[in-house]
Amino acid sequence: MAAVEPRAMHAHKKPGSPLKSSVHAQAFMAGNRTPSTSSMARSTEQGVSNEPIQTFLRIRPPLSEPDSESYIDVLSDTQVVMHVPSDTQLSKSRSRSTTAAPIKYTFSRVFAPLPHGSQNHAQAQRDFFTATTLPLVEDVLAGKNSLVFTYGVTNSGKTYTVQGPHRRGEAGILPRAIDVIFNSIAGRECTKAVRPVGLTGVNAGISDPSQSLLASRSRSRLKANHRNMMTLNSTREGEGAVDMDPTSVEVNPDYRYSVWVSYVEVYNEKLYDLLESPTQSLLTRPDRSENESTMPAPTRRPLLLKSEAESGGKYVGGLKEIKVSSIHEARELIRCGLENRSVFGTMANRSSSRSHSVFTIKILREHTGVDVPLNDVAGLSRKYSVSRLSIVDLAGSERISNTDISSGPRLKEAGSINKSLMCLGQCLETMRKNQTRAGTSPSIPDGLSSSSGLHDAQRKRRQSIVPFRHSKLTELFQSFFMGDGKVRMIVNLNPTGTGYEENANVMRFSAMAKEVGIHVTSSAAPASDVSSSFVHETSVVELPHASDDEDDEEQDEFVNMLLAENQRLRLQCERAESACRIVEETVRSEMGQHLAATLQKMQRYYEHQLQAEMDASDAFMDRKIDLFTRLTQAVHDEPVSTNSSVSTEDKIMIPPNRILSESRNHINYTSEPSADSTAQRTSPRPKHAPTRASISAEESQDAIYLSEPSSPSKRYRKLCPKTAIHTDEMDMIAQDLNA
Ligand SMILES: Nc1ncnc2c1ncn2[C@@H]1O[C@H](COP(=O)(O)OP(=O)(O)OP(=O)(O)O)[C@@H](O)[C@H]1O
Repeated sequence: MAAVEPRAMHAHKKPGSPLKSSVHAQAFMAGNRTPSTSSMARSTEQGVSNEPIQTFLRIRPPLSEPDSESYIDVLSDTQVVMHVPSDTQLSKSRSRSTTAAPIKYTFSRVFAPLPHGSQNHAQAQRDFFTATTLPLVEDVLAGKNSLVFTYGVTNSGKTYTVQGPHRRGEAGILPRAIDVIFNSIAGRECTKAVRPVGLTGVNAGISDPSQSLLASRSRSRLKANHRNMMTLNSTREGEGAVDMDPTSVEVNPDYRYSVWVSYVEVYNEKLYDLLESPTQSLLTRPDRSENESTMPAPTRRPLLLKSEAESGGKYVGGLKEIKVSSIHEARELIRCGLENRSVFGTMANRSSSRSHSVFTIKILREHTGVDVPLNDVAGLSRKYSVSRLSIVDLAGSERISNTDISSGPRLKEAGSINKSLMCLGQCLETMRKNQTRAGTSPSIPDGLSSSSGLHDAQRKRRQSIVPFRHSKLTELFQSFFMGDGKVRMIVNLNPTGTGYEENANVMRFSAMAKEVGIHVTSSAAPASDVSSSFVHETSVVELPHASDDEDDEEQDEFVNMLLAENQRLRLQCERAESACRIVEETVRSEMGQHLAATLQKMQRYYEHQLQAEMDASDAFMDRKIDLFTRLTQAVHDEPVSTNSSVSTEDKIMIPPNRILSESRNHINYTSEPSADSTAQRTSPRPKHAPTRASISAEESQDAIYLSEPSSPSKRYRKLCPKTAIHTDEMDMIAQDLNA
């Protein structure tokens, strides 16, 4: 093939350049730089799908006899229920009513753990790959993009799922994906000097010298390292023989295919090429057998993210993409990358991944039916297309307390891991909220989504900014979340060896991710299907940024600082909240006790009051009765003789206290028998009963005054108001008496 001047078709073109490939033209038509409103408006157009993020749950079997019960029960192929174990801190510190109830989670598919002691791991790995990743392999061969990432606490089986343990037949989804791709394109390899550039572009002509140099160096190094790799595998997992997955899928016979791989690591918020000069990297690293020695070499050059102006997506500038022509080559590259990956033995996992790794397989397709000279840049875009499948092994979302890393670089690593995972969660959460507000959430039934009655302008106003730029990981994922392809999440769980709360967080995260829809548009591509088949279609508003071409490290520092501050404040807030909860509980219980005591006191007080009132009322009645008794006496007895102690005003003073004390004694034998009423008297007057003569005028100030009556009625009327007897009553009584 004659070499022509290497020209990137679009990777370095500015918007508006006449050299845009068709996919970019479509992207511009879709207005995908700020696509939130247009995308929603066009969501009914042909080929647009609102794909929810599919989530798969894989439960790790216990490696030895479990010393605790699993707190996850598998209900069906798609549902699990999570119980709070009785010894969990959570159930002690929080209200049982809200947290102790079992929680049901639904996934696209649940993979139950193998029973303890089962040897069926190879079959389990194969089944897992077939259900989760094989469809994505078919997609990438058909020109579509996909992202699959593992998420879970450390030691939950993420690396096992992605890589597999190098035991025969137990390869993970990544090596299997490579196997299936090569099995499927066998005999249809593209040998043209065309290579992928950026996210979706192609560069015609011979590969640039660094690429070919790299490839040859890599190959020779691969051979040299092969022996070491096998030794490493043997020490780690026993027999390291390479075995292949025999699966192959049907591919379009109109195309020829070439396979390009890249391997990038996100470590401490910096991007490193895992395929770059691995030998040098290994040499510059001190003996890597023990703890600190496994730190990445300080000489490693961090890479920068670049924006592809046409598609709006981001790619790692300067990342090596190596063309591989066999399964063996690809697997060797994976192993080299793994060697370089920063691994450090934490307390929780002996070989814990301390970074996120992204392995990307790019498929460059050449349409054999379209004949275009290599110097026809616009024509090339009809002949060639690029699609990619990214498989991501995330670092564990462990707690710092579980990992014996209270200071130094390990703490920084953990901080970076947590930051990027937290940011991933924030992005998903914001996207979910935006979609819920816009009525385009996959959880909203189709019929309802349009009935929200919101105008585009209103919807746009209510959209929040998705913080993709807050971490390198989310920046890398951004194009997928913006509609570049399908997104699959594998949730790994170790329910016997890991704390309940960590796994509960993972489950909550997955439940939220499941509700995020990716607005993927399958382009109505021309027959040549030269595009990557997806244009960006999303309800995401991008953060404005000054430079599209390269990272603003200074700004990143500032953002990092803000994020660190944010994280610190969140922790403080969490601590304050839990302290508040404890104080609240204490105050509540103290208040309860105090209230109970007060209620008892009040009860006693009111009982006492009631008794006193009853006594007073009795006394009052007694007084009345006594008064009437005396009055009756006064009326019917002989006229009261003048006594020196009685005033000249002819008043009789009856002290109420005396009446009170004596009233009871009088109630039955009211007065001395008189001549007129002898018949009515039934008992003699007691000795101590007062007589009018015996009542002294000085006995009390509160005395009751009775005038010397001229007639009974008048005498009653002179009754002092203090007696509280109504004069009408007195009249009636008087009449009775007269009668
Ligand atoms: N499904 C499984 N079946 C059998 N063994 C498993 C399974 N998943 C994980 N393991 C074993 O559990 C251990 C921990 O797994 P792995 O290293 O993959 O965890 P991880 O989540 O990647 O941890 P980290 O985040 O710290 O890297 C390994 O010994 C692995 O072989």
